[in-house]
Amino acid sequence: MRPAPKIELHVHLEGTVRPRTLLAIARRNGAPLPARTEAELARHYRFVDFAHFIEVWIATTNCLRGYRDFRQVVVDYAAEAARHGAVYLEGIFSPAERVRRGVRWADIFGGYADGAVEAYERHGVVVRLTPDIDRELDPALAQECARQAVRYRDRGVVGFGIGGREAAAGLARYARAIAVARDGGLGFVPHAGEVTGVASVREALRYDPVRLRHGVRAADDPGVAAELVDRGVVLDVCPTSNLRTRVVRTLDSHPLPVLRAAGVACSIGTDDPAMFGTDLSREYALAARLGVGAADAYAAGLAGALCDEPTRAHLARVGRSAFAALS
Ligand SMILES: O=c1[nH]cnc2c1ncn2[C@@H]1O[C@H](CO)[C@@H](O)[C@H]1O
Repeated sequence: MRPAPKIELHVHLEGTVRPRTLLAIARRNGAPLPARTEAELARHYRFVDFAHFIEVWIATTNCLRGYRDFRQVVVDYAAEAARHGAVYLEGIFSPAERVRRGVRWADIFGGYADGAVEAYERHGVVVRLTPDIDRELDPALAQECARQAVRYRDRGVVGFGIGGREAAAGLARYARAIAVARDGGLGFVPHAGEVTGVASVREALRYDPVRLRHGVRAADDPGVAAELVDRGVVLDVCPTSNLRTRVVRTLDSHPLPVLRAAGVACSIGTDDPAMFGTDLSREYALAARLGVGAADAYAAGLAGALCDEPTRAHLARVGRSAFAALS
């Protein structure tokens, strides 16, 4: 049976690289990895908490260094996601992490942008890009990242985000970077309400986001959840990620059913599938157990996607023909 069509809006491209490929890329770049075998990497990917996860994320994704790596990563993930039914995805990447270590902006943005084109040609998945800054980044570098993102707008960059340790810094420090991206026509898609409380969601809402990455802590405050609904802000929810970084203790206590009952639109993503040992079908199955079925997730993905209108019209047709509920 063909899998139902899926829209994935929350996936870090660096976190999609399966262990065998990551080891091969590290080897060809002569880059150090904190593990030498697939089994060692798997052990490395057992996270004690969110801070530990970010530490490992930085240490392992550093082996991606060249144009060829970035291009390959997008194409490989599109191939994988297509097998799970993906028709559209927005890939996150964190360029400043690499630039600080000497990689050129043009290699990073150019590699991902060319990869997105190749991904569509070879695997039929429409790929758009949403670069992310880290909450601990130097604000001047964050602004440069926003300028670069805007430059690549005609090559698939549609949004701009911020991630990393949520407790580290407020968004005010990055207000200028956010303004540069917005003035350049990019949608703002920050991580918020993942690790710290609902105050993080309230803060993000002051910066007019199109979506929030995670945002699940909004479930703790009915007023905030209602505001998300009123303003049409979509959440990009990643159930396995929340369990693996231990920001949610058990699947049964996951906030998704509360958010759904409040009417919040929730798209479903894998976040960092290779690091969390998951894939798109698995996340959709978990979401269905939590009350968000494939049609719901597709509708939320469509509502939150940052694509142009012809692409949205195409995705809407795909949705209507697959899900009676959407017609
Ligand atoms: O689940 C996540 N939450 C927050 N940040 C994440 C997540 N997955 C990957 N990153 C990435 O970690 C980097 C940290 O330096 C950030 O740039 C962010 O994009």
